[in-house]
Amino acid sequence: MKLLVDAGNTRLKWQLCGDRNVVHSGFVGLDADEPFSEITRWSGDIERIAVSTVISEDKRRHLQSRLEALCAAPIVFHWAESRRGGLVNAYTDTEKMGADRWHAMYGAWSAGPGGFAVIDAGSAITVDYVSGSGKHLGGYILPGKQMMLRSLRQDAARIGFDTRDARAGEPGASTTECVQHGLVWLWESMVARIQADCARFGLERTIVTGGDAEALNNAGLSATHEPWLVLVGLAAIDQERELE
Ligand SMILES: Nc1ncnc2c1ncn2[C@@H]1O[C@H](COP(=O)(O)OP(=O)(O)O)[C@@H](O)[C@H]1O
Ligand SMILES: CC(C)(COP(=O)(O)O)[C@@H](O)C(=O)NCCC(=O)O
Ligand SMILES: [K+]
Repeated sequence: MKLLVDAGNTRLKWQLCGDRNVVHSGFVGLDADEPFSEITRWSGDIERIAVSTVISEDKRRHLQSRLEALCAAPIVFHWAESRRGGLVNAYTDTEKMGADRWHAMYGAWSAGPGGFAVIDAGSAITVDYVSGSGKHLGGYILPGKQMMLRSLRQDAARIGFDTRDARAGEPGASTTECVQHGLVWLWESMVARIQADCARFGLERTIVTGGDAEALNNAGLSATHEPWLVLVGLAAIDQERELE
């Protein structure tokens, strides 16, 4: 079996894959003591480990040591690339691009024809646009939901609010409503801009992934929700690299 790992700044997402299908999957907090405790029962069957990560080098080394403790299988880290299979990265310095963005784009590119927007609502929110010919038009990086709420709590003395999730972007009449509706209001504005950009660039598909994907869809994005998109792209690339 192959173990696929997507290590973002908040959570580790993993899948154990047989020849044709995903056998087990899960996610765990990035800083969990034993992030792979759920997987140890299958460690003897793991023949290869492929990783997509955006975490710090210290955390990457710790992740590698946790994987080495799990099993003896080779561990391959995959990073953003300048091109693959007709997909061409807009970045000239691809080393600076988060691996998750490239793998999510490749997952969407491999899924079918037509230009697309891919949104990853994670610790940060990333938006990337790819034309029907596979040209990455570029993208955006914005603070994620918890980052925005945390900055309000930490950097403003008199803002105390509940963590209740709002679904409306109506004007708020309390601190909690102003904060929670403000988040939805911002997302509704972002959604409207993404939809206008898709019309402008002729992008037929919109795909969303990440822990806040459903919340973004509730704010009107109405995109195809692919929770494992990064790992779909990582799996395809790792398989191609194995055969190279
Ligand atoms: N069980 C969960 N644990 C942590 N964050 C979660 C969870 N469920 C949803 N989220 C939301 O998902 C976001 C993190 O998404 P995720 O895709 O895991 O991030 P990353 O890829 O950056 O690690 C957080 O901002 C949070 O709002
Ligand atoms: C923007 C990101 C932090 C998103 O990662 P995540 O929210 O999944 O932790 C990650 O893609 C990243 O570290 N990018 C590097 C900068 C860039 O892509 O230009
Ligand atoms: K991510």
